[in-house]
Amino acid sequence: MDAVSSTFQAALTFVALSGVGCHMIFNRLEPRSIPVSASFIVIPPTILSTLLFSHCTSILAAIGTSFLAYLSALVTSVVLYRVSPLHPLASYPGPLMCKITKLWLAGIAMRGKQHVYYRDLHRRYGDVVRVGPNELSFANNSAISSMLGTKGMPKGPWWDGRMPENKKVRSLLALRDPEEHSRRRRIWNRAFTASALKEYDIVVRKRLAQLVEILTDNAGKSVDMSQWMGRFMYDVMNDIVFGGGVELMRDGDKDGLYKMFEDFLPMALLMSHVPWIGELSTHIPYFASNVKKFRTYAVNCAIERKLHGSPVKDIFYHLIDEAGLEAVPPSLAQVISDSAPAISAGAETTATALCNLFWLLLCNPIAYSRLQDEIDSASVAGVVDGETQKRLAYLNACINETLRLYPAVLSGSQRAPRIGSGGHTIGPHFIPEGTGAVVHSYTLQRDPRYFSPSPDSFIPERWLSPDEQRALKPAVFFNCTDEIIHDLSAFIPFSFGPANCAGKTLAYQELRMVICTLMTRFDMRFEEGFDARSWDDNLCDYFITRKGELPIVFTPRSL
Ligand code: HEM
Repeated sequence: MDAVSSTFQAALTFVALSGVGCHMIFNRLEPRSIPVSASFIVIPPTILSTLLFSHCTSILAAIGTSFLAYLSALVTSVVLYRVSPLHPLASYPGPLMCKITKLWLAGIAMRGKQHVYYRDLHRRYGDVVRVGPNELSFANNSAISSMLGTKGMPKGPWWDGRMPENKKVRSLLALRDPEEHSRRRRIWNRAFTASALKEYDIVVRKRLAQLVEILTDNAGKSVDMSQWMGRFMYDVMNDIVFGGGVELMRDGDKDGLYKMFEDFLPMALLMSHVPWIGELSTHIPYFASNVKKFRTYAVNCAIERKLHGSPVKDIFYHLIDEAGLEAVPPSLAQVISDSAPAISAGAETTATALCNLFWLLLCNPIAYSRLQDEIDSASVAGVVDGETQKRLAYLNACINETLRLYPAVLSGSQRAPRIGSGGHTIGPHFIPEGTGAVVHSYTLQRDPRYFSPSPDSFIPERWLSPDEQRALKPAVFFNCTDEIIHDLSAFIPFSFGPANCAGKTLAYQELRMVICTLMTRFDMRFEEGFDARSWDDNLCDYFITRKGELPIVFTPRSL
């Protein structure tokens, strides 16, 4: 080898080693800021290319060669480290591609079927699976309390990417600091006291009357329940959160609001899985424009509401502390940060649960007629009052069975050890700092260890007491030789612990009211020729579930 080529090789090796050095620095400091990360990637190979000038035909060729050597070494070093025994999650099983890059799971998630992918991974690898380079999924009930409970972990880096624009003031959903979260959650909880729920009850009844009128006008025709439930819940949540302002049922989606929201879901999920993409979106004007538009819309609603007030005590009333109960009232910026999540957390989740429930009932005629009988026998002049609804065992069983099979947040909400905590322990498993973790509700709630027999089947009767079960004809689980298991510790559709769903009571109240009203007023059937299996095929897990069409024919019943 001549002297020239050996100095060239030495220079190239130096550039490549700098790439490995860059990985080490990244690994230690984990810079999240795009400008800092970009400078680590761009500045060293640009400067080091000067070492190659004399060996290349042009400056451009030297820069290109330097970048190639630097980035190849950087990527190789990252990949080797992630699959090596040196990685802190090396002992956890999982697919090779998941260990190498989060982009793999993000790609699967964008296609909408991450819940099924996680379930298959758990079937293959067991209760704890490494689903990303620095991410674990758990599918056993013993992980719930230690991950999500009061001594559990705060929210994970997922939320940094999902809501990157709210760096200083974060929405409750995305708050990773547990002290700040519990302070804000205390205010949120005031929006769901018994007296607050009574106010919302009036709103829901009014909107339901409007929905009934629309369905009556369309009697005998096929209507897409998925669209109508979405519009209905959207109007309801706008009324409940901001005291009104949106009329999707009356005017249709003329401003493309609902479409904007639906389109925003896959991009928001990508940004959650790969937080630097979320961070990047804040620097690129047209990137993730649906996400930005939807948030801008919600921010405007909050500002309007603040300026003009509301005739009812809506959620905003409690969040902005119009009653003056807080020594230091929440800032407008804080309340604004909660506006978009308040609508999306409440509207789409409940609409999805309702659609899933009616789909499951229509696929299971015995369950449908049992529920119909129960509601009919409780109704007085076509109305079942709220207190009676709470006591209807079969109604509540149908709701819970739906939420068991299809929790509206199919893949759970991420947690991570607190920064500086040194890590967290879940049973025999150590979760190092910097690791995200979920309890995968979709897998957990269909596990035969917790719900048996037939964990994948819609059997509302499993929620009834043994006496209630025996009284049914045909009896359920009669002559069943399998052990009957109904372990509520594995039922977490509203999550668990101090950051569980703040709107759980409201959600149950809305679900009961809508089901009772629609079932007293209408008979329902699928549109002729509808392939019922397509509903499940079209459900997409974008953290919030996105649904396909649900064509149903409503026929008014005589009261
Ligand atoms: C069937 C309906 C619903 C389901 C299945 C559901 C489920 C969930 C889940 C799984 C979470 C994540 C909790 C976590 O991070 O561990 C959540 C959070 C939340 N939900 Fe719901 N939700 C529903 C309806 C509602 C409604 C009607 C509201 C009313 C505004 C609401 C408000 C919230 C809020 C504010 C949070 C954030 C809680 C926190 O971080 O402290 N949800 N929900």
